[in-house]
Amino acid sequence: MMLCVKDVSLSLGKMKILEGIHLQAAAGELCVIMGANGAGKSTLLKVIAGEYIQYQGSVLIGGQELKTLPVAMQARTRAVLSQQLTLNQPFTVAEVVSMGRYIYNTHLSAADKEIINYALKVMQVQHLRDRTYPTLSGGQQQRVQMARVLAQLLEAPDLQATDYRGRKMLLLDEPVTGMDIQHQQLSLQLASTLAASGVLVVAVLHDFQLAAAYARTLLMLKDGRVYAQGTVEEIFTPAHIKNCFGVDVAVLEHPHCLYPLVVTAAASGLFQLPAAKALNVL
Ligand SMILES: Nc1ncnc2c1ncn2[C@@H]1O[C@H](COP(=O)(O)OP(=O)(O)OP(=O)(O)O)[C@@H](O)[C@H]1O
Repeated sequence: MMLCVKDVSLSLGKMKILEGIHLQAAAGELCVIMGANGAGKSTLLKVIAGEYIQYQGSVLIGGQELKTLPVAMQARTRAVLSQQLTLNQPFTVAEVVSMGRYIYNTHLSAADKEIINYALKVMQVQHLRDRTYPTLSGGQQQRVQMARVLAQLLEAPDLQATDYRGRKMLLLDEPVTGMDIQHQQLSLQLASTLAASGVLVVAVLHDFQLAAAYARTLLMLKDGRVYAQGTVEEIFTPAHIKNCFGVDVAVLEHPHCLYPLVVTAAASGLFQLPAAKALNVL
């Protein structure tokens, strides 16, 4: 499946939120969208998810214009993890994850239940299955949401048994928010594994280290426009990061891995520590 966003613009109210966006992503590779707060990342993801149909330009999914795809068909081909997901009803964890399967059947089959159990296991929330969702910690809730989208996406209780090429798309908006480092890695490994099985995966991330380690293509947004698109090496430069985030960084070679490390550089005079000032060392 190919995603092809061509010259997409979107206004909400009187505000132009996205302008002239181009993005190409292919099944099999993890595409990561980055950018400062308010740059338009979530809005772009929502356009791709079919939530804003008033966009100008074209969004082709597998060669077909998004607006012309029947909604039921969209739900069967794509799973979305949204950024602000509040669920205050006392659903249990197992019920929340089951929601991922109800788009296929009104009753859960034995196969559906197997997929649900598998998703709970993969995201390591099986022990929480009978807890009510609102009582979980933030990171636990996020893991349950990942399990829900996984349950929606999978066709078998196995991550790699199926070739999803041309049939499935996964959209993740800041999927690791609130997760500890182990579960952040788990979630991105899961996204990569799904991509390797042919799922088209697009994720919004704020974390440079995770993006560097897992992204195959990066799209950097600034003020509703594409600032740059390319590989990690092309996009993660001190100049690009300064232009998009206003922060001085150093891009270092990772001592053991192939991907670069982005670290904040000493902020020249911006955040002088009072003690350092007193000692006159800065
Ligand atoms: N429904 C809406 N109506 C009006 N403006 C909106 C709406 N949704 C988002 N915006 C505005 O569009 C801009 C982009 O928002 P968006 O949520 O896409 O940013 P983002 O890059 O995902 O930011 P963050 O990193 O904070 O999640 C912001 O200025 C926001 O205030």
